[in-house]
Amino acid sequence: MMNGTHPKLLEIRGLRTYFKTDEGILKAVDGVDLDIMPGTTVGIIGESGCGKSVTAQSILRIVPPPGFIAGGHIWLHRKDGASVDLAQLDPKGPEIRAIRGADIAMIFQEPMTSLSPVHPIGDQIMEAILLHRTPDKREAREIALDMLARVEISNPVQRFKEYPHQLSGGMRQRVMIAMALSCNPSLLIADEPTTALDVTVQAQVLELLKQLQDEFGMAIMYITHDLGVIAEIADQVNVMYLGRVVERASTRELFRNPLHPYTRRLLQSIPRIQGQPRTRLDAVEGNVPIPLNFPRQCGFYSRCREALQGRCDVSIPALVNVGHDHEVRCFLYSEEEELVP
Ligand SMILES: Nc1ncnc2c1ncn2[C@@H]1O[C@H](COP(=O)(O)OP(=O)(O)OP(=O)(O)O)[C@@H](O)[C@H]1O
Repeated sequence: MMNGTHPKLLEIRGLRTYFKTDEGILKAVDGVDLDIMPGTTVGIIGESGCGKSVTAQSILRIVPPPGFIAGGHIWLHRKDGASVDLAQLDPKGPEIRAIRGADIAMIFQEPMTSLSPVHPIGDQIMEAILLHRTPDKREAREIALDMLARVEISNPVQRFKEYPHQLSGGMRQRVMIAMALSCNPSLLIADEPTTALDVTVQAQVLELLKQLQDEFGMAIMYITHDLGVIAEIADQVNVMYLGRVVERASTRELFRNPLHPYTRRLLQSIPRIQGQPRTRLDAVEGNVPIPLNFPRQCGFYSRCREALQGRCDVSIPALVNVGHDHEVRCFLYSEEEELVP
């Protein structure tokens, strides 16, 4: 599917997002390249602290202070053919405000991040529609009711008047999805939206997202630490570690042929016993280091069982295509080094 004149929807190049701290510069995202094609689902996976959320926040320019974009580009190729570098926009300016919610919407683990407890849910969905889609209140109400029905909320007219606390967790997620999709965005960023839900409701919400994607045609950037969820929903997976993408492939290829030692350990951490809850990714022993005054070496070196002394501890591997549209950042597969500025 083509998106206007450009085949890509989002094109991230060399993104660096840093936080100024008392101890120095924390490099949360340190050179991420990522493409999202229209209508596809791109998964981002990695343990807590790998930079998944900060990547998403960078796209929408909602990185909290003292965070800032230190370098790189985030090209959004819009439906009208115009391209805009989100990294260059004023985070408080009118351009990014017009893009948030309209071109790019985001859903979170906790629906109350985007829902207000003091307003009926119908009014909240309507507000987004009035802001981005139509000034006509009657039409906005119709769209809001239609969206509630599409996310399979029964009796939308009654629910319209209810407050978030009157709904179950799964229902609140559906309302947040309705709100996010009410302006027909070309990209939906989903940051762990099903993590807090029980397994059955989680499966229903994933099913709903897939169904809505077929209907609305939006691309989805799905952030999670749950490999089972990624297998379920993503076309392509990006494995992140310490602010960088360390492996990228189609979901099928990644699960069949994981190459990076980190990815292989993540895959081993899924229990094989049916019916048991999936473990979190912290099943890989050790922790993600804090990217503060980090030495020039592979980020995974300290936890890697296959590290090459004198190689992985003194230089950073580049992300290299090793065939089958499969990229990996590891000296076990390529000698190529990352040329860090
Ligand atoms: N507001 C902030 N101030 C300072 N450092 C931050 C801030 N937000 C994130 N970081 C740091 O940036 C790095 C990346 O964090 P990020 O939240 O993107 O990780 P993540 O992979 O999304 O993890 P999680 O699954 O826990 O959200 C971490 O080292 C984290 O401590």
